[in-house]
Amino acid sequence: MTDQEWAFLETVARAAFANPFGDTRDDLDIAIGGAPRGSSSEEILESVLSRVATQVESLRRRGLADLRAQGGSRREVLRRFCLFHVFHRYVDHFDGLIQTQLQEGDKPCRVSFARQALEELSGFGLTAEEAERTFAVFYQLRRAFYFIRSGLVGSSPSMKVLRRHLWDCVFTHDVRWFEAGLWNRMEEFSILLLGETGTGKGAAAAAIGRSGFIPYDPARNGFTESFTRNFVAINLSQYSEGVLESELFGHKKGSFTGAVENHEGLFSRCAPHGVIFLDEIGDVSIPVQIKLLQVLQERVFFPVGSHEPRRFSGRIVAATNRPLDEMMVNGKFREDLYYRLCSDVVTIPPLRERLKEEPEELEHLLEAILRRIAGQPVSARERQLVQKVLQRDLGREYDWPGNVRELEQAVKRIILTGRYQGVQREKGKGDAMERLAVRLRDGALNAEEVLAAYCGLLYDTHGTYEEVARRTQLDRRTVKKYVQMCGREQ
Ligand SMILES: Nc1ncnc2c1ncn2[C@@H]1O[C@H](COP(=O)(O)OP(=O)(O)OP(=O)(O)O)[C@@H](O)[C@H]1O
Repeated sequence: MTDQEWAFLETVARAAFANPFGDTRDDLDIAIGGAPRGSSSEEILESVLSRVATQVESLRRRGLADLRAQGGSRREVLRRFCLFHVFHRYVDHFDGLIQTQLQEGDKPCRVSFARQALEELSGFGLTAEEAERTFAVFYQLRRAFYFIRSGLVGSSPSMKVLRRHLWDCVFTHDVRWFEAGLWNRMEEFSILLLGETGTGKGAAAAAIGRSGFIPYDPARNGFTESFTRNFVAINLSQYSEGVLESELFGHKKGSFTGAVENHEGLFSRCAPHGVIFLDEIGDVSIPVQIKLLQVLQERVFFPVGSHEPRRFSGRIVAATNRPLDEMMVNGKFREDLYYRLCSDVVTIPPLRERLKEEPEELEHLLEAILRRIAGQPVSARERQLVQKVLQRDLGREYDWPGNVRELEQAVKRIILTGRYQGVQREKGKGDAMERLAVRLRDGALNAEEVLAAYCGLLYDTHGTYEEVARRTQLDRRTVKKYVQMCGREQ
């Protein structure tokens, strides 16, 4: 093989598992395919695949496409090069499988193209076991790409960073770790999602949950689980403490009045490589926090009324819009649980920040929301109609306190009534006042935070720093600092 050929193989090998939401992959694709800058993404990919296929053919003709003949780092480069080629040959098949599985639900589908793909992998010299694991990783790669891209729409820089980050939550930042054995151990890595209400924490959790590793089972000619079963979610703030324990851990018949049957909790229902999404983790009591900590530490739990330990081997993703750092200081959230939950912390940006970074983000979101409502793509004209109403009724400065969830409701309201006035200011003010009252009552604020919250409320009412400064007898710069501290200022 010439040096030039080898360099080509190395570049393709680097692209094979590069984060598809990162810039490196784009640069590598240009380098591999030689498409001129400015080409569409389809053109770039087409040129990449065609050059790689030509190179594979040439290696095959010369008997050089056999991994068994190579060792060490050369084998690794050749392996990744071959995997890149086979993966892309089956991308459309995997996309079809994802759609079919979405329709079929929890029963795993048969995979008609599996045998053929496995034979191709074995043809490059992979053992049967390696081929099956690789095939399962291919499926995982495609699911992660599909669910992260379709679940978290947006072209702003912070959304791009978020998608890249979520990919790393599934495959680690360096896929060599993943391939070296973590593919089977990702349940050790809990993720904590932070962000305001309606920003997409649930969507991010679902993307991670549906992208877990699912082994391939040759006897069944399919994967061992449906990815729809691999993600179970619970909103912890919805249940009273007693009911919550049953929901999470299950209960034994007769363990309390009303427990007329054995009940399987969420932790028992979670598939072996599945993900449990604990939404509103900041709202649970200390006793439940202690039980969750036990599951995370020891991987066992006990149904209510039972002394028989049950094993949990899934992954935990938790989310909250509450200030956990403050809650830990005040003894409302256990530090040991926090550190067990945050192998990584992912912060989801609020919609107003995203729109400030890139106003066109609104178009992309509207398109996605309208498509979801209509069940099919909608024309640009319909999107523009909605956009015009938003512009007319809210202007550009509206701060979307309910984030993407509010935007979804706004679109529905506009479809029904032709208008959307936004969450009324007065209601917002009432909520802020109530929140402040609760935190004052709990003794949860230090002196500076009290001042900041008070300045924020005055700013909401009077709208200028000067007026807040006059009323509080603080200087304008201090007022501005406090107003910004409590996140009011644009
Ligand atoms: N970037 C996005 N692209 C497309 N849809 C989104 C995006 N972000 C959120 N959504 C949609 O907005 C709605 C609200 O999102 P989600 O429930 O994930 O928010 P959340 O942060 O979990 O809210 P809460 O804290 O109130 O539970 C969902 O229907 C979700 O699919």
